[in-house]
Amino acid sequence: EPITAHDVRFTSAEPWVAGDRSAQSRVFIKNGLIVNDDQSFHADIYIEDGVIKQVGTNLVIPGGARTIDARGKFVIPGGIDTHTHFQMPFMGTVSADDFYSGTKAALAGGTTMIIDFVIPQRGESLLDAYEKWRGWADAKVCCDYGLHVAVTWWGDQVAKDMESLCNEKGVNSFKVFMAYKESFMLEDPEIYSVFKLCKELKALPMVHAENGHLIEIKSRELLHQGVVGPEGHLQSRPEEVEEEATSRAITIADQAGAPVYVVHVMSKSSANVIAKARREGKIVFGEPIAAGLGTDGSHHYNKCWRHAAGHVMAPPLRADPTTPGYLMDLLANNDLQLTGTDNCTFNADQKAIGKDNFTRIPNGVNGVEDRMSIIWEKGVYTGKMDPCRFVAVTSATAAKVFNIYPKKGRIAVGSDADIVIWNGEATRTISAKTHHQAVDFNIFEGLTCHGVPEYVITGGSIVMDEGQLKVTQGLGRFVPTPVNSQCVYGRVGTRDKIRQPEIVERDPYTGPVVEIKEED
Ligand SMILES: C[C@@H](CNC(N)=O)C(=O)O
Ligand SMILES: [Zn+2]
Ligand SMILES: [Zn+2]
Ligand SMILES: [Zn+2]
Repeated sequence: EPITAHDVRFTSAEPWVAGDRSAQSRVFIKNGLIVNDDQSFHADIYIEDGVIKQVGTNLVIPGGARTIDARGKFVIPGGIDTHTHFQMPFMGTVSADDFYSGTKAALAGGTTMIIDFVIPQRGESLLDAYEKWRGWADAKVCCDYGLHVAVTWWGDQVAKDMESLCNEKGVNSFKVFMAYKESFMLEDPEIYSVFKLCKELKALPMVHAENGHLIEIKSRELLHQGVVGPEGHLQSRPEEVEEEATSRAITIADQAGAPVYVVHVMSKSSANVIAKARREGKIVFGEPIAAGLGTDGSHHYNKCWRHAAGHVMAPPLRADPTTPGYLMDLLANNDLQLTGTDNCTFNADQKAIGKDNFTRIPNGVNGVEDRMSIIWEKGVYTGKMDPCRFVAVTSATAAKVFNIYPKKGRIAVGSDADIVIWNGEATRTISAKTHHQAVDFNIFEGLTCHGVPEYVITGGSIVMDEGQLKVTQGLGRFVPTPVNSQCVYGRVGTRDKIRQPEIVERDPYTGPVVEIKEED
């Protein structure tokens, strides 16, 4: 019987876990419109010990509760950001937002859980890398978090470590890179092996889909032709370099009998490849990110080097200005399923490592604070999706895919009290001058969005109160993500039975056979 998230209790022996949350204050949220991914309804909520204890009307609750009047507001499950890189050692530096500033910014934007990536160096034990990331995160996170693990090299030890990570460390997802040839990239046969093992472990294979060989060749050509600025980054990785790798990854996974999750889907053409594969019945998930939904790649041509370099990430933001709207359309109709941010931020002096050579600009942009407002503004306020779909793509589907639903991603009795009181009509203007992130640049600078959190509750603690943020470092906990997610693996077993290899019984060939000539 697959274990569910409810069964996986995190027993903390680590000294750094924040104090016992069972002393949480009692909270009573009344008069709001509760929005889950499948329905919305008017009801009140009672929270105690970090858990939702009652949902309904005319509730009888104990005294001493803090009451929040959510009249006229949406009451939604806290956002889950499936894709962050806090304090990630990368391209000669370390990303500027760490697990404190990153999770603080997440809460400021209405996200109450992030899933970050353990990225081992080539040859480094995956287990050692996991413990390193745990040590960084547990002491600093202000909200709950999970971990994916990148597979940046392949061998028997890697396979053993992947099994241990699934069985003992609460990991159920592994990312392979088809780009970053110099550091993380695997070749197709290795990718097949990783996907096949993921399938046996009932873990989710994830992929960074770009053709790393073509990127290396095109980059060298461009530099040789004197293109050294950030515009070279975009030209070295055109859409078809992402599209081809997306198609190849889906084929490799399907041949391995495995599902596959394509991270940071940045282009119309790769989104179409995913949509087509899903229509053909393949088990594929597509993750667009705040950056690709909220802005475009024209900024690579900005005359200000810092501005252009501030938009450098991989796969690149696309110059086609219809891309954000197109990705949002596919997200609205479930051709794409859920969203992250790939938040991997670098200050001007860090981006400047590549001031004379675009291949050395650390790749990555912000998003963790603005994802929910961007999707509300560009998705809900445009009439492309309704509030239930908004909850699906910002929270519920992530919880289902990573097998922590309904502990996370739903407002229901027994679920964690990760709740946001959301004002769908209020607006805020995004700026690096006012954001809570540590980075000195914001790719959404000046953008005014409808959709603002007024209260944010994480693990039962009110960390945003009438718009005022008051987070606690170390309050967040590591959330184990169990293997065998129903929405990922629910149909794989049956397919295996149907897809058995065929053997034809036939009489042996008895005719002449030519002499084999040794190669001279
Ligand atoms: C290295 C990491 C973040 N950087 C990026 N996407 O540009 C990733 O590729 O997801
Ligand atoms: Zn990536
Ligand atoms: Zn500038
Ligand atoms: Zn990433």
